[in-house]
Amino acid sequence: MAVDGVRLAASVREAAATGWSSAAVPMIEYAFTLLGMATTPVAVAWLTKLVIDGLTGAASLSELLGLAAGLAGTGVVAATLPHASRYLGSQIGRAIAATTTDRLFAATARFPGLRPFEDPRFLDRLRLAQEGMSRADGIVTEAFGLVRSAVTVIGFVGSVLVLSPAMTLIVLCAAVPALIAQLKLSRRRTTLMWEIGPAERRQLFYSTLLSTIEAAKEIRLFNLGGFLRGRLMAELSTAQAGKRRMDRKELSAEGALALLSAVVTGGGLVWAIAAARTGTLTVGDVSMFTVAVVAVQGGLDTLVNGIAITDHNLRLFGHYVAVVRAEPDLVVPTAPAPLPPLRRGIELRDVWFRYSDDHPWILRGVDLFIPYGAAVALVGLNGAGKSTLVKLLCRFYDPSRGAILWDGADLRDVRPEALRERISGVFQDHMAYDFSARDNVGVGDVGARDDLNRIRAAARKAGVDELLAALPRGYDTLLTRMFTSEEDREDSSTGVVLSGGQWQRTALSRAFFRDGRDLMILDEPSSGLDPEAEADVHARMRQYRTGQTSLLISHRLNTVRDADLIVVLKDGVVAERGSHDELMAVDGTYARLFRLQARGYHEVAPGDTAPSEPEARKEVKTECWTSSSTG
Ligand SMILES: Nc1ncnc2c1ncn2[C@@H]1O[C@H](COP(=O)(O)OP(=O)(O)OP(=O)(O)O)[C@@H](O)[C@H]1O
Repeated sequence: MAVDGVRLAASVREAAATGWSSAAVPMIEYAFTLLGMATTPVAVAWLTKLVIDGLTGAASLSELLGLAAGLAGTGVVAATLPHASRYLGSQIGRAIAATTTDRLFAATARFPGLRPFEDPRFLDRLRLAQEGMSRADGIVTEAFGLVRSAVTVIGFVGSVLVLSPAMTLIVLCAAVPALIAQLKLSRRRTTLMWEIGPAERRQLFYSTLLSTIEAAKEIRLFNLGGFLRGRLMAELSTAQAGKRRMDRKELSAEGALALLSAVVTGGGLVWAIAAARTGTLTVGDVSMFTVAVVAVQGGLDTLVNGIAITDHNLRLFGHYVAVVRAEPDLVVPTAPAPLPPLRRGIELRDVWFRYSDDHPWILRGVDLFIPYGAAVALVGLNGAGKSTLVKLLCRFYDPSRGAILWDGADLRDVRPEALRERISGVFQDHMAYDFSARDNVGVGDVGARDDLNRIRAAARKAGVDELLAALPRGYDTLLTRMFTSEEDREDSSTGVVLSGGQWQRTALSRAFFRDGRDLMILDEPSSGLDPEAEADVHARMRQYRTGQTSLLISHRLNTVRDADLIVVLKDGVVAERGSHDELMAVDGTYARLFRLQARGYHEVAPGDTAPSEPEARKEVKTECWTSSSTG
């Protein structure tokens, strides 16, 4: 409970600070309009009472006219202030939304590693944080609303108190159970959102699958529509069952509270009319009392509801606070070591790694030196850990044991951003951004993305410049049909869809555009290219990587044979290392895989039998790879 209170207090502080830093002036103006709105009903009630008493008593015409003018003036204020407050409330809401959106996504980008995005609990929290973020303006304006209701209630309670202290007590007591019940309900509502979070996230996943192009082909070919819709509906029904239970609880609690409020109001009215009959109250008092009881009931109801809504919003906002204040997922040094340009090389020293304590070891003591200026190729079977090793080199994770040293400096001691500034590359699962061609390449070096000449030079290296330049709007053509650009509003057909290989070349251009870096990582950069394009791209890459430290991962062993060093990863360790010729001479895993692939390329004429292993090896050298090695 204490922890709960501390968290709630932290959310209150954060919401207040966010509101103040985003919209201080509108908040002050808003406070004044609400103060006006809070006091006008009390003023109207008193003026009405005085007018009625004046009419039934012996007030002079000028007194009555004065009261009537006061009533009219208050009416004007009461009519205009709500509009001003709505306008100011929206202003505050927009300013707060801009601040919280910026902070939330700055926080998610600040995680140096990938782990949070693989943690379902974090993903649930992030979803609720986005929900909570959208409630931040509600918290601030609701807080003002609470003060306004409180002022109105105090004004009317004071008025009822003048007429009947006993009645005041009854009216106030009726509000206490309402407050307790509403607070309980709000907590239950927040807990429910957390409980049904996973179901709602899966629901979102299925609905995205069913409505986006990425899955549309398989869904149609495998006739998965019904299956996925069934799963979507099952998740929806789980979430709805929880919400239904909650609604029932709310219905019974709120029904009982409404009954209580009606009984108190009705009882009060009966008493006031009886008192007027006996002369204890005047007709004006009865009018005042009627208005005051309804206003106090309504005000308390608003107050109680407001407190409950704010409590609920604050709890959701707590998820936002938790995300923006989350510690980095990797230890970031407080006094980071400088990371000078690479001069000697990168050493993996007895590196062990597993994704978590529940996962198996992927790397089991890798020792590897990537010399400065050398082209190193990493090969191995599916799941051997090649991409994992790349992720460690970029410090998306830290090794579980051992260390990675950049010219002797442990990657853990340098700022992750400084490290990544020195690296370029293409990941196996590279991105295809729904941007223009220019931006798809340009984001490789965001600061230089206006330099079309450099962008085109990078695309030329990846052999895709001609294609991109020939698009309907050249490099400004959107590589998507999801959006239209401003210029293309009238003609959305100008957005284009690239083929897999064309996307791969575009991703490669992006990596080339990020030039002048110390390490180039190429994880399966040509897996989607046709043989001609592959040969062409590798010839360009060979040119490009001369004197550049690079790490190339490829299952097409013909593309790695001319690397300075070929490393075979197997069973979590480096099983073989050497040049192509050395590894072929060793006749180990690399040689076996190479021959296996080469045999697949060997053209068997009708009547020929498959070549024997030594023959195949000879053919590999003389025939099969000639196109790529000369290409
Ligand atoms: N984020 C992750 N969480 C848990 N396990 C993972 C994660 N990423 C990869 N793995 C596991 O780590 C192992 C190595 O995967 P990795 O992608 O590094 O292999 P690879 O050698 O690049 O394979 P491929 O040749 O198929 O691309 C696999 O068993 C995979 O299931």
